[in-house]
Amino acid sequence: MSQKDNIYAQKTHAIDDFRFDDTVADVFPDMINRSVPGYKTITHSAGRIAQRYVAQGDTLYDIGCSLGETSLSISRALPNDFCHIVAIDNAQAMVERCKRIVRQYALPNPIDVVCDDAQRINYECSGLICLNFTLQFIPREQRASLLSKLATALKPGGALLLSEKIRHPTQAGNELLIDLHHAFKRDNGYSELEIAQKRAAIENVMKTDTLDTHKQRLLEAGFDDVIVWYQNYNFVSMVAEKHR
Ligand SMILES: C[S@@+](CC[C@H](N)C(=O)[O-])C[C@H]1O[C@@H](n2cnc3c(N)ncnc32)[C@H](O)[C@@H]1O
Ligand SMILES: O=C(O)C(=O)C[C@]1(C(=O)O)C=C[C@@H](O)C=C1
Repeated sequence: MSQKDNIYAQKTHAIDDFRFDDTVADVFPDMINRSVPGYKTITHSAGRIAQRYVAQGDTLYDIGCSLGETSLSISRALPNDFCHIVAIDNAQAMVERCKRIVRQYALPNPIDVVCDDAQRINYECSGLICLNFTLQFIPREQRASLLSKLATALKPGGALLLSEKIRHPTQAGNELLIDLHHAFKRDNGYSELEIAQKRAAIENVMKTDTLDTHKQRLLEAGFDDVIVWYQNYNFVSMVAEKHR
């Protein structure tokens, strides 16, 4: 059962950089549902998207799986014994809990939970790879090489599901999206102090790119088409297809 996220409720003088530690992992479902507009729609749709791109016998990857929400959705959306899902996260706190969660269910398709860095995995030939709000935490200078590695691992006809918080290229437009997102957080019970302190905590560790930067980088990495299938304020989800 997820606890309520009140990590930033008390005034703190020196805000530490945000980390996916035990404190965050304990409240993660509550935090992400109250912080990311459309999170449930996106994780649910991951299953629908998998139905389109995954073939029998495929290995799928869920990179930055946290507590496994995306992997669980995909496992349940596909026929029994159809595919094998590898869920990867480099935060021990997430991996421990994710393994426990996955063990609770009799799943139609198995999920292996692995504690490792996205950059260190030898990706096997795959039909679908998910980066659901993970690329934004990977240093900017490493993003292109990871995406090239993933494009190489995907089969022709396969796809990458990439969800990200984005930055709008104009200052006024960006402020509009940020204000709307903060109103969403306020409506979900976060105080001004919580919103401000969380913003300060993620500032140095979560670097957002514009949608154009994402599209350009995906095309340069070897993807053939980038389809934005969902946007809610500054949160976007794309399917990047590999055709050849
Ligand atoms: C916002 S959460 C992702 C949420 C999750 N995909 C979901 O759908 O519920 C970002 C996750 O990425 C993981 N992460 C960040 N950098 C990583 C890396 N280099 N390799 C693997 N996992 C990483 C974090 O530990 C964290 O659990
Ligand atoms: O932008 C914010 O305020 C967020 O809280 C976003 C975000 C994310 O996009 O991953 C950041 C960290 C947490 O994992 C949950 C949500």
